Amino acid sequence: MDKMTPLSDIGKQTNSQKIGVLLSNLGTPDGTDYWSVRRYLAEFLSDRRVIEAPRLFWLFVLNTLILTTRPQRKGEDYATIWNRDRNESPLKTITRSQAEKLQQSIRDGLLGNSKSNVIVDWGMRYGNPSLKTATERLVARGCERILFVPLYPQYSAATSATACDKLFKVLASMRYQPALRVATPYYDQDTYIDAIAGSLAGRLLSSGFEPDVIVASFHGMPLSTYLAGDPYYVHCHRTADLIRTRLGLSQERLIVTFQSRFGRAEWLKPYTDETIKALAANGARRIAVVTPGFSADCLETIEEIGQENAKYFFDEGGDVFARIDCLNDSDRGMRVIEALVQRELSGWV
Ligand SMILES: C=CC1=C(C)c2cc3[nH]c(cc4nc(cc5[nH]c(cc1n2)c(C)c5CCC(=O)O)C(CCC(=O)O)=C4C)c(C)c3C=C
Ligand SMILES: [Fe+2]
Ligand SMILES: [Fe+2]
Repeated sequence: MDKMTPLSDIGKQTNSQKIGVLLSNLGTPDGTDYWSVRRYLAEFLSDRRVIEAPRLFWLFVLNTLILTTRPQRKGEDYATIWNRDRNESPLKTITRSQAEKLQQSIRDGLLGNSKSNVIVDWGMRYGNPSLKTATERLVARGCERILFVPLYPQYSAATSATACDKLFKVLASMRYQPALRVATPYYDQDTYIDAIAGSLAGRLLSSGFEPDVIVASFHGMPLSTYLAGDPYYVHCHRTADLIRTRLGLSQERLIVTFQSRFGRAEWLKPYTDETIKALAANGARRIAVVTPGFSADCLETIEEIGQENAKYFFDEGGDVFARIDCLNDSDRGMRVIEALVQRELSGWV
């Protein structure tokens, strides 16, 4: 009896109508040094949703082969894209800005008169700021309902599902859980297709060149995940079909490829690097590369596409390589997130 909350305090626990919107992306290391990258890769690559290989075998390979060498090499890659003003990776800077801009739009009336009831925060699946910290912050600010928005347009178990797993685990430790909604993937939503098509057309117009081919490069996944029923491959192709239709492009003019292959197993094909080399070798001189599967620029877009793959293209004789920025926190990008949040909050605001 002694430990019960005094009646005068009960209102403090129960009178809130506040709603949290929790934006989430994949995550990124805290620094470019060996140990920061190692900590990040260890967490990421120990996730069974990401690596589906037999456990003991994989943990052996991870600890003996991968975590001994990859952190140094990837740390050097991260250093080439690092945001030195803030001492963080671009993925973090952009995700924070998306959250701040969304909060501002809500203050400006995006959700009608729910201006002060909706609190936006952000958290990463791996590394910092964690989903745990962000969720606890929202709850501490009185949110009894949370809309979770994994910023992956196309669903995959290795991204969307594992983000949910993590959040559910956070809630599993709470006595008084907030009610939870999870935003759907948005690979075929009009605002998203318009935004990608608009950013592509805008960039090509402003740089005044006609690419021989436009490459839509999505992050890869092991082929086995597709065969096991993961909808990611189909979602990527649906997105590309809709962009083609929106821009009146043929199948040959806008092609789909998959990047960032990891390990020796077969991944979704065609591979971005091989395709880009072959395009140049077969006479393409000007290409544009768009990365619609990434809601924010990161190592995989800025370094892998903008540096590594651009070099492959030039080495094979290509002349112009235009990497189209992700939607990021641009007006177009914010419209996509705003439309998603507006739709998913219906009935709550
Ligand atoms: C090893 C398996 C991996 C799968 C499967 C995978 C799927 C996947 N990843 C993204 C988005 C991002 N991945 C990023 C980096 C990254 N991805 C993997 C591995 C897999 N990804 C690794 C090991 C890394 C780290 C870098 C490296 O060591 O190569 C990032 C960038 C993070 C950053 O800090 O900038 C993003 C974003 C998607 C969308 C996806 C499946 C659909
Ligand atoms: Fe990845
Ligand atoms: Fe990569």
